[in-house]
Amino acid sequence: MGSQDNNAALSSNSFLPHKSSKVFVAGHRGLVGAAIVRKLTQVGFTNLVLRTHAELDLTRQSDVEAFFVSEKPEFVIVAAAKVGGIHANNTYPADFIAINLQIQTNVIDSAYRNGTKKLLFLGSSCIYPKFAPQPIPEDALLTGPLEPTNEWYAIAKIAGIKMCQAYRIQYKWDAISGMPTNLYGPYDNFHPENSHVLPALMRRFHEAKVKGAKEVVVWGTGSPLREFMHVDDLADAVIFMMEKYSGLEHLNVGSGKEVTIKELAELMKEVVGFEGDLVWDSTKPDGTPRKLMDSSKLASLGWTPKVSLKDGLADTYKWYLENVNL
Ligand SMILES: NC(=O)C1=CN([C@@H]2O[C@H](COP(=O)(O)OP(=O)(O)OC[C@H]3O[C@@H](n4cnc5c(N)ncnc54)[C@H](OP(=O)(O)O)[C@@H]3O)[C@@H](O)[C@H]2O)C=CC1
Ligand SMILES: C[C@H]1O[C@H](OP(=O)(O)OP(=O)(O)OC[C@H]2O[C@@H](n3cnc4c(=O)[nH]c(N)nc43)[C@H](O)[C@@H]2O)[C@@H](O)[C@@H](O)C1=O
Repeated sequence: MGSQDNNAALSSNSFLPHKSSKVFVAGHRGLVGAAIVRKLTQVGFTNLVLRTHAELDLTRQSDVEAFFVSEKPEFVIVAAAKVGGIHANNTYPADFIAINLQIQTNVIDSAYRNGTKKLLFLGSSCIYPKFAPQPIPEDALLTGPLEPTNEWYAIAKIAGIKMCQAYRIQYKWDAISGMPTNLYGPYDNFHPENSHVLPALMRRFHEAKVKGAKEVVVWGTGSPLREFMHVDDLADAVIFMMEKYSGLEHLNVGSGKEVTIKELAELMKEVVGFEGDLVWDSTKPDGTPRKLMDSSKLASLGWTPKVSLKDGLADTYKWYLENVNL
């Protein structure tokens, strides 16, 4: 970022010592937002401001402005977004670009205008070019064409990063961005078509086991590689970044471990206890062949993930059995 890097110009907005500060977690009932609320509560924050989608539609600019004028949160974490897996991204491109641009633009601008001290925006590893070098460093952004199945979502997320950077540069405002890898855990979306691969397979294997089915259909060829991280690790990283990071560049947040979709399916089969066969539906898209992120910048600041994929899957399946499969 060269001469535009204004890190030094920013005063540090220390986060953790101020447990009674007002913190707005946008999207607190989703996979990520719920994990951030759990973590904030666990470390002692007492003044969280939360609104459901029904209470505050973040695509509505005047409602978002009125909320910020009245609540004036000191810290904001943007975990509200239109989110989905490869099928949803491919099927609803207008929703993925429009809703995400609206939510993030409204929240970032209103937060700045109403005195928020620090804001963290969450993007996704899909911002990088389809054939980025692996592991993908932060500076691979905007160096090549995007993966077509999620370019609409990726463009919105890139705009979010750039908006945080622009407000930093022009207003010396402490807006930062984190780019998580593929996440999973409690409160994930288990929709059969619109979810991400991990919750989709958990549900499909579970239902097949219960019905005594002989086979389960898995999309694509099984060869794409994905890096998965438990959402509790992401929540820990979010709080770490709120406390320690104040820079122009977005930071990758990954587990550093990748598996093929075939390996994930085999592991899921074992965790769920399904004993039938896997059948591959190669009419479904594979998406990007590989997207392992280089998260060494965050590691160099002192953060590392803790949850292994095997433990994370077992924990999530336990949650699924207790909460979804009623
Ligand atoms: N899941 C993943 O694998 C990854 C997620 N991320 C990022 O993390 C963030 C959160 O994702 P995740 O938790 O998985 O998504 P979820 O779909 O689980 O949660 C999103 C939340 O945003 C809320 N929301 C959506 N639209 C609106 C709106 N118009 N007004 C108010 N609230 C709204 C949803 O409420 P409701 O359900 O009621 O609409 C929901 O609570 C996103 O920015 C995403 O890009 C990044 C990388 C990977
Ligand atoms: C986080 C990230 O998530 C999305 O990208 P993605 O990583 O391609 O997401 P996915 O989890 O949906 O698929 C991963 C792989 O898994 C295969 N696959 C097998 N069987 C099922 C299946 O049953 N469902 C799904 N969804 N995929 C399946 C699928 O064919 C693909 O090869 C972005 O759109 C964007 O939202 C984003 O940023």
